[in-house]
Amino acid sequence: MARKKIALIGSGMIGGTLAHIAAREELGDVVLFDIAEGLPQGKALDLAESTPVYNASVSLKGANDYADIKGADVCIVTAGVARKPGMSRDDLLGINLKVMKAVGEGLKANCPDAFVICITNPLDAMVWALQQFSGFKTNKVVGMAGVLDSSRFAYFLSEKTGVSVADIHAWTLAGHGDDMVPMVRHSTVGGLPLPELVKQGWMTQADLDGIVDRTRKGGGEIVALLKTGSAYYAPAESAISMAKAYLNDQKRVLPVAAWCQGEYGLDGMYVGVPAVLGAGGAEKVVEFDLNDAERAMFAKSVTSVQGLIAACKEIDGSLA
Ligand SMILES: NC(=O)C1=CN([C@@H]2O[C@H](COP(=O)(O)OP(=O)(O)OC[C@H]3O[C@@H](n4cnc5c(N)ncnc54)[C@H](O)[C@@H]3O)[C@@H](O)[C@H]2O)C=CC1
Ligand SMILES: O=C([O-])CC(=O)C(=O)O
Repeated sequence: MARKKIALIGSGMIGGTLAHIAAREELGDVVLFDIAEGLPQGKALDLAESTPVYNASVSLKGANDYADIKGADVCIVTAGVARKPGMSRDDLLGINLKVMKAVGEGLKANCPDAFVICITNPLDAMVWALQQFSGFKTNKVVGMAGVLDSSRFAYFLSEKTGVSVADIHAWTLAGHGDDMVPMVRHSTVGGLPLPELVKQGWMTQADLDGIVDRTRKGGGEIVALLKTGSAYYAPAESAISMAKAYLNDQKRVLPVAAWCQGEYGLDGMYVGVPAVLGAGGAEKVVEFDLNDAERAMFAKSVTSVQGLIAACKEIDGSLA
């Protein structure tokens, strides 16, 4: 069987990290694409020169021409701009929407059968725009945010309880913004739902509230520390777990920005929900039972995402 082809659209901090992990894990041959000349070629060559050290039998190529991604099986999109301190993710909408248009056209012309993972922010609106511009089936286009947000949630819980991250299952729902919904009742440490941990004295309610708040603001915490851009190691690992679920038909249930039509009462939009990822892409949305408070938080976040989609439609009339 021929090797799979992984196209990385955007070769900046996340794109380069994705290429590194994809090569080390021999997910397939990697094409790094970017509009900046020399950047994808330089990263591809540097990485290719590392493959003999760990014996990875894959090729890496840098490209400025979409023709080079022809036939890609998976495309991970990080093209665009990242925020700096003082900015919100939503401030990136205007500039990154134009980028999604160019990327959508490039994907449509060159790899119409690919599974597409969008990472570019503001995530839920950009994955929507990318699906619209590419015209791909909604199950083949997903957004990466929930794996990252829930990984942050799990890490903070591990730090607090001392329990291995391997025994923590944390979930977040809704849009990738500060009003995302960490699912306290559905997340577990060693099988115990978080409210039970508080009851048993593992942590106080105030500790748990602090962890929820830190999770919501996790992206901004890294931006404030780095000062020149945003997180890239955890986002890249998160997207790779999604690509592997597709490539290996793992049927993993991962929190992703998936198309909801009916699920969670939504009428055709992308938002963060758990979904089964396998060879069919996002094969099924998993519906958590939400109580009134959770439903209200979810609705608030959905309203923010809908506002961003309306803004996209205003900027680009072809989306209306
Ligand atoms: N969904 C999520 O959870 C996360 C999303 N992000 C977002 O991911 C995006 C990428 O982040 P980084 O890799 O750190 O940024 P970066 O600035 O390091 O890389 C972006 C790359 O995109 C390229 N680019 C710009 N316009 C392009 C176009 N039209 N076609 C192809 N390439 C183009 C740039 O030349 C640059 O190399 C940002 O929008 C950031 O906000 C970042 C972290 C987490
Ligand atoms: O915060 C940002 O701008 C990048 C991002 O989405 C994250 O790290 O969650």
